[in-house]
Amino acid sequence: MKILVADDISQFGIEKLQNLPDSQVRVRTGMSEAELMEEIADTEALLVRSQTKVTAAVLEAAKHLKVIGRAGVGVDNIDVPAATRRGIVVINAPDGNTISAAEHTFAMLITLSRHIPQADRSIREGRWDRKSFVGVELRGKTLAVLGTGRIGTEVAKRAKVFGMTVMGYDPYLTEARAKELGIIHATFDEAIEAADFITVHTPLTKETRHLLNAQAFARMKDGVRIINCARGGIIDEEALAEALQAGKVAGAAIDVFEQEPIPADHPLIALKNVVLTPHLGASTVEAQENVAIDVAEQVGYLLQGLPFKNAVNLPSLSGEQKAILQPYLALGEQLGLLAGQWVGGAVSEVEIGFAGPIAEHDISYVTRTVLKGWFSVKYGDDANYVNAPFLAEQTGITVREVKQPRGKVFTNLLTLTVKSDQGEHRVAGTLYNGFGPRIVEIDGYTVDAAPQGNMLMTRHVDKPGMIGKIGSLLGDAGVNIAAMQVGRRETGGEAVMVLSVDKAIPEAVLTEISKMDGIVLARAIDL
Ligand SMILES: NC(=O)c1ccc[n+]([C@@H]2O[C@H](COP(=O)([O-])OP(=O)(O)OC[C@H]3O[C@@H](n4cnc5c(N)ncnc54)[C@H](O)[C@@H]3O)[C@@H](O)[C@H]2O)c1
Ligand SMILES: O=C(O)CC[C@@H](O)C(=O)O
Repeated sequence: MKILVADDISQFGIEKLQNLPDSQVRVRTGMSEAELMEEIADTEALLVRSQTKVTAAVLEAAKHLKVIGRAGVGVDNIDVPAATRRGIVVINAPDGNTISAAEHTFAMLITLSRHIPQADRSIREGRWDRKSFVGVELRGKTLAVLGTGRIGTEVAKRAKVFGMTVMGYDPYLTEARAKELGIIHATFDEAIEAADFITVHTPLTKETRHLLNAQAFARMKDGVRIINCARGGIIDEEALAEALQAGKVAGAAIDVFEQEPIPADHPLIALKNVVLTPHLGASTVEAQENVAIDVAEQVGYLLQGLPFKNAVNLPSLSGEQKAILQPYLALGEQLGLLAGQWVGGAVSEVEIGFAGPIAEHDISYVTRTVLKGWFSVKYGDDANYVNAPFLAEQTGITVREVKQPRGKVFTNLLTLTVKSDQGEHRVAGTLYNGFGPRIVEIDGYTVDAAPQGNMLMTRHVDKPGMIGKIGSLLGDAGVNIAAMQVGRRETGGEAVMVLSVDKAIPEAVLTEISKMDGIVLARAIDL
């Protein structure tokens, strides 16, 4: 297993990677895009912090890459959509640097209120100036926290201890949660208009880019102070520089920038009422150990085929959800794999049905496993849970999920209906208590077959001699039949047969079966 560490990551994380079975860990930091493209060609796992840019071109060169581990929260240095298209899992370490980032924000808040760096500088320049650095107390002031996730919440808790009134704005903040935190649940306008200090703690997204811009600054109180320890770009830096120059904003403390490292002629550098740090929010011994260990652990689990968490391009399931859904994930993949081998022609639509109590759960992961099974028939290992929805989109297949609260015959039933230019096919499966997954329906015919190993599936005219002749052909080829299921609606009509066989059916034998009089469809299935 080739693992490349491209940024400065704590030795604790690197050791975890080195201790993985068969791992070869290379540490090479500070690479240009071209160097990274060369270095990554044979790599299965890449670990980065925020410095390395994992672009679409880098990913194009990464022919064997399975996972990108980000030792930290923000994944904006990684082209996640491009990784998803290529089936590469992106894992981050969301919790390990929360406290450090919150403490850095708080350090910035205090620094801003008491001019500490400016006063320090004046002493070093030989002055004893006590007049220029009169500060303001935090007690009794209002702090607007924009984004009350992990870090925003920790900042709010600390501000409360300092006697501040905290207003929180976040689309996911509920009234109850605000009450629990002792903060005011505010709209964006209410928060920015009332605040003496404003701190942003959102990710950088389309919605949050330039969240604080010239219009927002105009609505703020005169003398407001601004902090950004989240992501460069959430604040419009040009507009901030103008508001600082105009005296509208009394001070700003900024850790993160639209362009990092910031250019020497950046407008904020020349301003006295600004405190700048070079993206240090997560730079503590503790945070770096935490995130490196967390991400190395999850990347290690993934590489070993074990359950992992914190994938940003896969839906997350709680432990409880996982326990309930696990058998359906396996069944879904088997149904997809079976249908992928059974159905021919150009497919335009796939409908995945969930009937029974299972429909009440988040079944989007099951849908992914069905699609992964389906696409792995065509794309082999290049199809996975990460890129399966993208492959559907790319191949023009409409995917629909249909839920019914109650199953008619089975407590829980999973169905897969596929429409192609050759007609419609439907397979269905369920879980029998103690017997595991079963295929219970093929194209409207009831069967009861274990979905495993090599199988022969046929649709044929229900007439004497069919089954015997197929059995003889298989027998002559040395293929033993382990189990047989036949489903039919009426005598002499059409029937479906599912044979479990002990080895793969030779191509020539399958061709001969397909040509038999009365055979409508015959397929060798490998699950
Ligand atoms: N400076 C650093 O070194 C450093 C360290 C750690 C994290 N960070 C950054 O801090 C930010 C917050 O990290 P976190 O761990 O608290 O993330 P989080 O996901 O726990 O919280 C982000 C919050 O922002 C909210 N949000 C999203 N869009 C919003 C919008 N349009 N308006 C208001 N709220 C919105 C979300 O609902 C969420 O509650 C991220 O950008 C992360 O990359 C920076
Ligand atoms: O790697 C770093 O030090 C920055 C991390 C931080 O920006 C994050 O989003 O977790």
